[in-house]
Amino acid sequence: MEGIEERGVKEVDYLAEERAGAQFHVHSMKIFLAGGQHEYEVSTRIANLVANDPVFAKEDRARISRKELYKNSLKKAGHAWKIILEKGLTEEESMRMRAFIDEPNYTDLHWGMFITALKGQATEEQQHKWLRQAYKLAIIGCYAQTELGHGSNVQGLETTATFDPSTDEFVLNSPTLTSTKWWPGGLGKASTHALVYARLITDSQDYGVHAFIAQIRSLDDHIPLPNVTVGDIGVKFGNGGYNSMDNGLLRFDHVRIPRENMLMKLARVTEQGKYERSNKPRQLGYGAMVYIRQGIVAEASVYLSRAVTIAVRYSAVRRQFGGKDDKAEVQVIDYRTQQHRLFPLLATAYAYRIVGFWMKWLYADVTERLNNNDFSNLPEVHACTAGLKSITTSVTADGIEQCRKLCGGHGYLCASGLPELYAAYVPACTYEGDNTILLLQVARFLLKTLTQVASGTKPVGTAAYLGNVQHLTSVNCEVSQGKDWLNPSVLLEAFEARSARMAVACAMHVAEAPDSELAFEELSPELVEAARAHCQLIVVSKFIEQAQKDLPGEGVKQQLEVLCNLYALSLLTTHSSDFLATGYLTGTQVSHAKDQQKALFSCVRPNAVALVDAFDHTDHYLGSALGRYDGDVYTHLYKGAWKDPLNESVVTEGYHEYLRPVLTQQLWGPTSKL
Ligand SMILES: CCCCCCCC/C=C\CCCCCCCCCCC/C=C/C(=O)SCCNC(=O)CCNC(=O)[C@H](O)C(C)(C)COP(=O)(O)OP(=O)(O)OC[C@H]1O[C@@H](n2cnc3c(N)ncnc32)[C@H](O)[C@@H]1OP(=O)(O)O
Ligand SMILES: Cc1cc2nc3c(=O)[nH]c(=O)nc-3n(C[C@H](O)[C@H](O)[C@H](O)COP(=O)(O)OP(=O)(O)OC[C@H]3O[C@@H](n4cnc5c(N)ncnc54)[C@H](O)[C@@H]3O)c2cc1C
Repeated sequence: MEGIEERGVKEVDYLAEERAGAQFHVHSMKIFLAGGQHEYEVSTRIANLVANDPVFAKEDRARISRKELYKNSLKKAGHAWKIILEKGLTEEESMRMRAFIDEPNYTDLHWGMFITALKGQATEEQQHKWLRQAYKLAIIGCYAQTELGHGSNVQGLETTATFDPSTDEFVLNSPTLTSTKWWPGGLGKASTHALVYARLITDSQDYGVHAFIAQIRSLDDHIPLPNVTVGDIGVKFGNGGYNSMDNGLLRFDHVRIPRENMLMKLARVTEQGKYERSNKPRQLGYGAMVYIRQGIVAEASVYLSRAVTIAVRYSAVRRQFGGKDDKAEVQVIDYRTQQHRLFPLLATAYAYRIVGFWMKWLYADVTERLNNNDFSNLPEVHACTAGLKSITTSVTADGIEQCRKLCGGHGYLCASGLPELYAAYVPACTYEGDNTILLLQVARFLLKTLTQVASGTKPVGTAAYLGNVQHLTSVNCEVSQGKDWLNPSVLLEAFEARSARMAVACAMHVAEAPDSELAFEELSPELVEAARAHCQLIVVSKFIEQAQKDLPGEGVKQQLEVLCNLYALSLLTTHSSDFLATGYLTGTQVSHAKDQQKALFSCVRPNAVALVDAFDHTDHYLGSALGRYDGDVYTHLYKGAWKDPLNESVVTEGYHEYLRPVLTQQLWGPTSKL
C-alpha cells in the first residue's frame, strides 16, 4: 500500500467496545432475523460460499464498462448454475445464492416471473411441456408485458395475437411503435423465449390481454428468429446498479406461433376459434406480479438493513468535534440529529423484516386457498402486496439515500457501497407497478370495503379494523404523558383511527360526488395518503404482534419492543399532520410522542452496533469500506483509492495531449485576454 503501513486487518476491531456494551444476545437475534435456526444455517453457509469464490468478486462493478459488466454477469450466472447442479443445491439454497451474488441478471426473470406465470396460467399439459425445459435452463424465458407506450395500464397494451383457424396458429404482431415490448429483463440478450402479453383477437373480436409463449431466438446459435426484432434498451441509471440486466425491446412482424402456445388455464381458444373462459377470476393472470411483489416486500429489509449497517458502523467509527482536554472527539453516532435520522431507519429495517415474514405466510395461505378454488381474499391479498410493495420500496430507496448522506463525504464514494446499492434498488419503486399506481389500487380497495361495511358485510384480515369504524371515528386518544405511548393498544388505536378517518373522509367525498370516477381522480392525492396510512397500520400491527411474543435469547424481546415503539412513534411524529387533521390527536399528545421517541433513542444507542450485527451481513455482501465489520474504515478507504485505474500511472494519460499544452501556454499564446 502506498504511503502507509499495512495494518494487521485480522487483529483490529474498532467496534469492539460498542459490541461489548450490547444489552442482548446477538446470536439469538441473528436467528430471529434469519427466520429460524435452519434458515440461519443455510444463509451463513451460502453467504460464505459466495464470499470465498473469486468469480463472485464485485469490487470492480462501478468501474468497468457496461459490456464487461454484462458479460461478467453471464459468467456469474453460469458459474452459479454449475455450483447448483454439482452440489445439488435446493431451491432455498439457490435463492440464497442468487441473493448473495447480489447482481441482477436474466435468471431473476426466468425463475421469478416466467416460471411463476407458467405455473399459474398454463394447463397441466402445457406445464409438462414448458416447465421441464425451463427447470433445466434448456430454454431461458422472460416476462414481456410492458410496452413503449403502456406499462401501468396493462389493459392498454397494443401487441396483437390474432387467431388464424386455417393454420391453427396465432399471429403475433407489433402494429405500432408504441406496441414495442420495452423493459423486460433478460429479453435484451439472453432469453430464448418470451412470455408475451398481447390482445387476443379471434373471429374479429378483441378479448383483451392474454399470455402467449413465443420463441424469439434460435436454440442452435442464439440468432433472433425471422421477423423478430430484439435488442437491449440501453444504459440505465448509475454505475453498476441494474446495468448488469439486459432489459430489452422486442417487435413481432406477423410471427406465427401454434395455438397451444396461448397459456390456457384461465381462458382458451378452440381449434374453431371459439373463445372460452374458465370460471376462475381473470385477475389470476396477474399472479406472477403478486408473487414478485410479495418477494419485493420480503427483500426490502435486506436492502435497508445493508444501508443501515454501513451507516451505523461508520457513525460509530467517525469522530468529529469536541476533542478538548485530551478527550477523544465525539463519535458522530452520539449526535442527536444523527440518531434522529438513523435510528428510525434501523427500526424500520426490523419492522420490514417482520412484515416480510408475515407476507410470505400470507402468500402461502392465498396459494393454498386458490388451489381449493377459494378466491375470497384475493382482493385483500392484492391490496396488501401492492400497498406494502409500494411503501417498503419507497422508504427503503429513500432510506439508502439518507444513509449515504449520514456517511458525509465518504458516503458519496463508490467505496462506501451506498451509491451502487441505491442505483440497484431504486427501480423497485417503479417495476412491478409504479408505487403511486399501486397505492391507488389500495385506495380503491378501501373505498370498496367501506361500502361493503355500510351494507353490513364484516371486513376480514388487514381490513378488519374498518368493521369498527364507528368507534374509530368518534373516540378520543387518552394519552396524557409520554410513557402512555409505550402501551401497544394505545399505539394501535392511534394508527387505526387515523387510517379509518382518512379513508372515511375520502369515501364520503367520492360518494357525494355526481361522477365518482371524476371525484376519485380529483381526490387521488388524498387517496394515496389514506392508502399509505392503511399500509403503515399493517406494518405497525404486525410489529406489535411480534414484539408481544416471547422469544429465546436474553434481551431480544426487550430490543424488539424498543424498536417497535420507535418505529411507530417515528411514523406518528413524521405524519403528525394526519393525526392532528383527523382530530384524533392534540398538539400536546404529539409533543408527548416526540419526547418519548427521544427517550427511545437513548435505549437504542448502546445497542446500535449489535443491532446491525444481528443482520449478519458479510463484508463481501456489504461491499463497503465504511461498513466493514472490523470498523477499519480509513485503512480500506486509503487502500481502495490506490486501486483506482486513474492511479495506475503517476502521470495521467492525456497529460501530453491536453494538460501540458495548457500548462505551457501553447494553446492561446501570449495574446490571450483571459
Ligand atoms: C445468479 C444466478 C443464480 C442462478 C439461479 C438461481 C435460482 C434463483 C431462483 C430464484 C430467483 C428468483 C429471484 C426473483 C427476483 C425478482 C427480481 C424482480 C425483478 C422485477 C422485474 C420487473 C418486472 C416487471 O416490472 S413486470 C411488469 C409489471 N407491471 C405492472 O406491475 C403493471 C402495473 N399495473 C397493474 O398491475 C394493473 O394493470 C393495475 C393494478 C394498474 C390495474 O389496472 P386496471 O385498469 O384497473 O386493471 P384491470 O386489469 O381492469 O383490473 C381491475 C380489477 O382487478 C383487480 N386487480 C388488479 N391487479 C390485481 C392483482 N394483481 N391481483 C388481484 N386483483 C387485481 C383490481 O383491483 C380491480 O378489481 P375491482 O374489484 O374490479 O376493482
Ligand atoms: C428496471 C426495470 C425493470 C423492469 N422489468 C420489466 C420486466 O421484466 N417485464 C415487464 O413487462 N416490465 C418491466 N418493467 C416495466 C415496469 O413494470 C413499468 O415501467 C412499470 O410498471 C411502470 O409503468 P410505466 O413505465 O408505464 O409508468 P407510467 O404509468 O407511464 O408512469 C409515469 C408516471 O405517471 C403516473 N401515472 C400513470 N398513470 C396514472 C394514473 N392513472 N393516476 C395517477 N398517476 C398515474 C405514475 O405514477 C408515474 O409517476 C421494468 C421497469 C424497470 C424500471
